[in-house]
Amino acid sequence: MDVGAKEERDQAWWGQRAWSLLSAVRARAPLVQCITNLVSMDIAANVLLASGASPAMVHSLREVPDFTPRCAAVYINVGTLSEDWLPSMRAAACAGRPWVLDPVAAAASGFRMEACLELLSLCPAVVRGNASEILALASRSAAASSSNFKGVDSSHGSVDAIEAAKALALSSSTVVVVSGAVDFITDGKQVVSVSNGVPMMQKITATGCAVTALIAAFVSMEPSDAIVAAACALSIFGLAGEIGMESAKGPASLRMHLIDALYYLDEEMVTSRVRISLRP
Ligand SMILES: Nc1ncnc2c1ncn2[C@@H]1O[C@H](COP(=O)(O)OP(=O)(O)OP(=O)(O)O)[C@@H](O)[C@H]1O
Ligand SMILES: Cc1ncsc1CCO
Ligand SMILES: [Mg+2]
Repeated sequence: MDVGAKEERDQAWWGQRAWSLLSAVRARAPLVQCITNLVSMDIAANVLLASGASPAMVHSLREVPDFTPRCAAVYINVGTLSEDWLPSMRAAACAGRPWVLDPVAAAASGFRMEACLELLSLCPAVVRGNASEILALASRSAAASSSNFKGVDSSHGSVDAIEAAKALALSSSTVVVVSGAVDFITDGKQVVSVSNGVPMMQKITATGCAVTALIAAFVSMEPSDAIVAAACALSIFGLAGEIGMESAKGPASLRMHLIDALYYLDEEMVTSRVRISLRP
């Protein structure tokens, strides 16, 4: 992206990009292979379906050679990692499709950290984690070294992980997303911020996993610009949360209303409410 192009990227430009990518997903229904954790399978599949994409939770190593090359994108999430799933993850990551990594609780153990670092070396288009996950990956450290480790939840604000995300993006040649109250997306040089969403989204398990699945669908529509694709997916998901919150009573009904809102988003809602900007 050159400087001239950056200057044209105002709210209206982002709103149009988000709408055109959501419209492309709805029109083309990209097939997204998900090798994801057992907690997230339902919400990730429902979020993909409500966006217009076509989810497939296929994780057998024996199916990867036939199935993965036919997918528009691959989503790999280590949330309930076990030794027998890691070979499928490796194989799917190497199948030549754009793919996205969710390093859930990367610092939980040495095994998980090593798996995340190995997957990171297999060229994901995007890595999306919460602040604690991105800080841990950037410092390549497992739980033993962190006194405030909180498992799959973050014990840091997303802003605390911007520099770590930039370093990780540069060292891994990938786009890194730190999610949180504000989501940050970086390739190591520029940083884009997304301010959609509501705090209650943290109280629904696997919203992070679900938005990473949505990022994979959006990346399949725009593989040459993963920053734009990721920012638009995060903004659309956050906007669905905002609209869902207008009818929700708590986390369980927010989950339902978020999925409904995502399904019914229209051009006016998207172009007027997307909050994406380039961080100076
Ligand atoms: N305080 C907040 N305000 C608004 N949106 C938020 C807030 N916290 C998180 N979100 C949104 O919730 C979604 C999940 O982000 P989060 O950082 O909680 O992921 P996570 O910790 O990986 O979640 P999980 O592990 O449960 O999947 C993102 O879309 C993010 O923008
Ligand atoms: C709760 C939980 N445990 C492993 S994965 C997961 C979903 C949120 O990341
Ligand atoms: Mg997570």
